[in-house]
Amino acid sequence: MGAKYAIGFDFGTESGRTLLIDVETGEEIGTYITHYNHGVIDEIPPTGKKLQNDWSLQDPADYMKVLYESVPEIIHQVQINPQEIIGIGVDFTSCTMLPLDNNHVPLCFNPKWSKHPHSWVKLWKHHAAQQEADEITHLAIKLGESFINRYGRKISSEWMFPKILQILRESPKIFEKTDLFLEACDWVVYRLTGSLVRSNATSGFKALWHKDAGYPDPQFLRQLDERLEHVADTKMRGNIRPIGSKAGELTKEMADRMGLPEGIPVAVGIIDSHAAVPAVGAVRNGQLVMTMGTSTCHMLLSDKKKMIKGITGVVEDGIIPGFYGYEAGQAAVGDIFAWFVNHSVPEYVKQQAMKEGLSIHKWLEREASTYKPGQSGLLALDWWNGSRILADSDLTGLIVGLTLGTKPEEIYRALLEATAFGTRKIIESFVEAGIEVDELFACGGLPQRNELLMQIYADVMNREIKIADSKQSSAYGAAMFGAVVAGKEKGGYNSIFEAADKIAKVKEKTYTPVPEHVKIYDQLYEEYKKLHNYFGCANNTMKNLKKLKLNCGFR
Ligand SMILES: Nc1ncnc2c1ncn2[C@@H]1O[C@H](COP(=O)(O)OP(=O)(O)O)[C@@H](O)[C@H]1O
Ligand SMILES: O=C(CO)[C@H](O)[C@H](O)COP(=O)(O)O
Repeated sequence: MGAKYAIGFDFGTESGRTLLIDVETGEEIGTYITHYNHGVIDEIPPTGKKLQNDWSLQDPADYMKVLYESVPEIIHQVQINPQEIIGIGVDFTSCTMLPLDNNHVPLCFNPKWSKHPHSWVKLWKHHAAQQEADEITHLAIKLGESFINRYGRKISSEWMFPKILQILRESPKIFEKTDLFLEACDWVVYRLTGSLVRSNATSGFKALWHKDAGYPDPQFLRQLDERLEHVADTKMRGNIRPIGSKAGELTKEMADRMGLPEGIPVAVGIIDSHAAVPAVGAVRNGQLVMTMGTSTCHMLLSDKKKMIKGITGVVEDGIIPGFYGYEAGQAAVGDIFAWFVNHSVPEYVKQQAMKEGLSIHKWLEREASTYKPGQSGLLALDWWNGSRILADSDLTGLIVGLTLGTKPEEIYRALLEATAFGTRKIIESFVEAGIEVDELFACGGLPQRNELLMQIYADVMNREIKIADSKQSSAYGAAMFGAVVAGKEKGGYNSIFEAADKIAKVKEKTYTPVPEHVKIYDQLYEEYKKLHNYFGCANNTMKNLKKLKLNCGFR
């Protein structure tokens, strides 16, 4: 059999990344980034009306552009025979959802509805349904609903039901005209295949669905709002299929538009950060993958089911079939470093970095690496965007130990360390709950960019850290799922386990803990925990400051 290829589509926040891989060797043959024409929409296109700050919408036409533009471009670049492409996988940000009409066409495509903001795609980071999310959390706790325990006892405003409830409350007409609310990942798969298949991953992590219990029951939904009583059977209907299975095959219409042969199998859609898990070969019990970028997502595979406070969620078969997939996270990581670089670096640092031809990050990293752990006398709390593990977005950042002699690079180092302590706290909460964490992997933009950061993580965790060997781990993982649904006879794989054994990729260089650093970081971590417990639970200064700020008219 000659070379065979698979395509992975990674639909991000600003662009879609398309990757073509050689299924047998894992070689990344071709890649293309399609920038969304409309990016993140903050005003309604036909009216130009400005949306409120916490709104984030998208245009589904941009997703189609990714499909139509990138595939012919890659095929042209690498000159392969499209007949040799045997499978397609799709990953997407989540919960990114949209309302569809009776013909499964996005409501926002209809000029009659497009001026209504609620007819557009709500991006994962649309945070305007916070009130609805809180309502769902409170009602579920009050009624003793067991589903809330799977989500660390807190429902996120990013998820499907808060978003639906917001639409219902603010635009009942759009709710009424919606035949289906669908995750964007499932809509793209539907457009590719013509099959309406929902992913068990997006349904499980973002739509409160469980493989035995289904969605929250109608009585619960009725108490939330009587118009929601039957929403699970009506507007949320659809065949929910497990990741790793085939959703359908490429239709003739789409094949023609993308320059591909008809009938290529397409995998059930997956969540973008989760797609990186098989890409690094994490397909076994106790393996934890950190996707480190602006924020960090921690994905852990386990054969044990535990309800853990402060995690984002646990879904059986939700990340890799056969395992309980746990997701936890830190709401800001790279964003904290970005804050420091953009708002707190003195002019001399900028000048010096420019003179040496370095980015400010690189300059600070170099200077910070001349310090030993503990040498700066600083300790920080990583709560610049709230704390996910304490499920409290009103908590804020903190640096202790500043003196007249403190240098910018010392603060930068304290911020890197703070995010490492935050990750250690997440790992410890898994371990304390009885879930083993045996092996750590890192992917995303940060591990490629900052060596000091990764060494600090290895030292703080006292564990070796393996680094993804692809700049496009999510697209790579999606392509692996494409190869799996193609199956062995067509040159693909029988399972994601087989694919991971053959073509998962980590760099040869790993980060290993330095024993002297570990000792000091153990001491610093004890102090971090004291600050965490005090400011997170015992002291309300952060909340009082926030209240004062709000009373003064700032958001
Ligand atoms: N050298 C660096 N060291 C630490 N952080 C960096 C460095 N370069 C960029 N960043 C931060 O990395 C983040 C972007 O990470 P990336 O993985 O590319 O993005 P995303 O999370 O959007 O996928 C930004 O918050 C940026 O401030
Ligand atoms: O909710 C998520 C995973 O459950 C992701 O954070 C969301 O999809 C956006 O991810 P990214 O910023 O890496 O594109």
